[in-house]
Amino acid sequence: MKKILIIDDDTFICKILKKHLQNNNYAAEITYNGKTGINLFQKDNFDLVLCDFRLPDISGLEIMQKIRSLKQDTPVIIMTAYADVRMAVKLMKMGASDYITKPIQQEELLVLIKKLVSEKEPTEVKKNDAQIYTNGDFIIGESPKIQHVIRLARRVAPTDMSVIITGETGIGKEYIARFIHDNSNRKDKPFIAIDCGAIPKDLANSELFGHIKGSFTGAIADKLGVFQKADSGTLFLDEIGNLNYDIQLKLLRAIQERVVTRLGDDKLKRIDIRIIAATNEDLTLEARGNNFREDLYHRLNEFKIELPPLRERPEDIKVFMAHFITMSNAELNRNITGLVPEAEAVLLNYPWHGNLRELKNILKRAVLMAEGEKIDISCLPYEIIYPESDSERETVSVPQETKKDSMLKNASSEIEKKLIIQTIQEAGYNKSKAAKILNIDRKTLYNKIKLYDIKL
Ligand SMILES: Nc1ncnc2c1ncn2[C@@H]1O[C@H](COP(=O)(O)OP(=O)(O)OP(=O)(O)O)[C@@H](O)[C@H]1O
Repeated sequence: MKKILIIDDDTFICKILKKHLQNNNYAAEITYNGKTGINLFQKDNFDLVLCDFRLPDISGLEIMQKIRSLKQDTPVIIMTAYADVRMAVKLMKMGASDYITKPIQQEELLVLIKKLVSEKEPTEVKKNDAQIYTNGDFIIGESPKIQHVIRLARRVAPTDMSVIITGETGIGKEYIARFIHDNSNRKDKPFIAIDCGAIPKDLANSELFGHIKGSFTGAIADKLGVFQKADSGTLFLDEIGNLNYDIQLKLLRAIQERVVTRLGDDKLKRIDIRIIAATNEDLTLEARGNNFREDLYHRLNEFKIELPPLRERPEDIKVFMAHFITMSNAELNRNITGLVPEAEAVLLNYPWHGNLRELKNILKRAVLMAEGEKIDISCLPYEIIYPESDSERETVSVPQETKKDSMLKNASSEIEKKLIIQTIQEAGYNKSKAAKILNIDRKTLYNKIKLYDIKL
């Protein structure tokens, strides 16, 4: 039975909603203030949170952000008075799943809950007669390389082995980590992802292991670290190579001894978590260069999964193109049916150094720009149509004797070139319009296009 947490200071509304949800086969729990709501959410597994926008202690926004940081994919519906609808829409942009205005129409609420909870329901994908459980928008490509990755991920999923996932940026390391979690015995427990590259160095200790109030300036309240938040579930440490040496040691101890201590606390807390780490660096090299602890590397590397770059598996580019167009259609309320053959050829030949993330962004932009039913070349940015070659991507080394003034000249020409390309694209490839925006005459624009060898 799906479980719903209701947070509202209006006791009457809470009771009515609880009864109504129970009558419709949902379990519901109520609380009248935000802090208790967050505590309950941390302790129990809720499938959805229904939260009032104005609460006496903390705002609906803070609650939503907290819930997002604890469990990214639990839907949150904001309940709001009609006058606050603009704010509710803003909250949706910031991560709320939906909003509903008061007085609440119970049937409307039920439809919304059903939609959000079933969207979250694991989708069963039949492949090779075996069942694979995936959450949300996860798809599997068709290339033999990705099929091999999925086979490895399924094999390791039900064990408690630590896994290292390697691969270029945007290739789907976090998605594979989530896939492993969803196919493990811990699937109903938290999956917590943390980007080690994004934590400021001086906060890493507290983010990972937590702290108690007053343990350092700025520690105004007790805080749980991700190790405790992920207790009994899976902790995904992204960009693991970015942790400093001292934290690496503490991490190693936590994994080996299965206990953590919060900053400023001397009590040991038992934890039961599975670690999945990801990196786009070669950690063996980092370990050799003493940048990464070798003992930690071996502890994490009980099982390794390497995700091959997208450009090495063209079959998958096709699958993901269709998938991202469908997703963008839904998101942007459009009805694009595909790509014209020339545009498809461009995407199949592009090197995709930003991998799936880059492909998704380009297609979302193209779906938005498309004027007809299909995406054509004019919907694609210049740099995708004319990609830099790999040798151009290498940093150009400036000879010692190069004078600073010519460097400056080159730099400003480069900026001018980029600005012209961007403006022409934004003007829908209409050069007269682009010249007007740039405040130059058409002839000057044509001269510059020639000078910079801009191909459009
Ligand atoms: N299997 C998949 N199915 C659907 N979409 C995917 C899949 N894998 C990746 N994506 C898309 O690509 C994006 C990037 O994936 P993800 O964040 O997992 O990459 P990453 O390798 O962890 O990136 P980084 O190196 O920057 O941390 C996701 O936001 C998602 O949109």
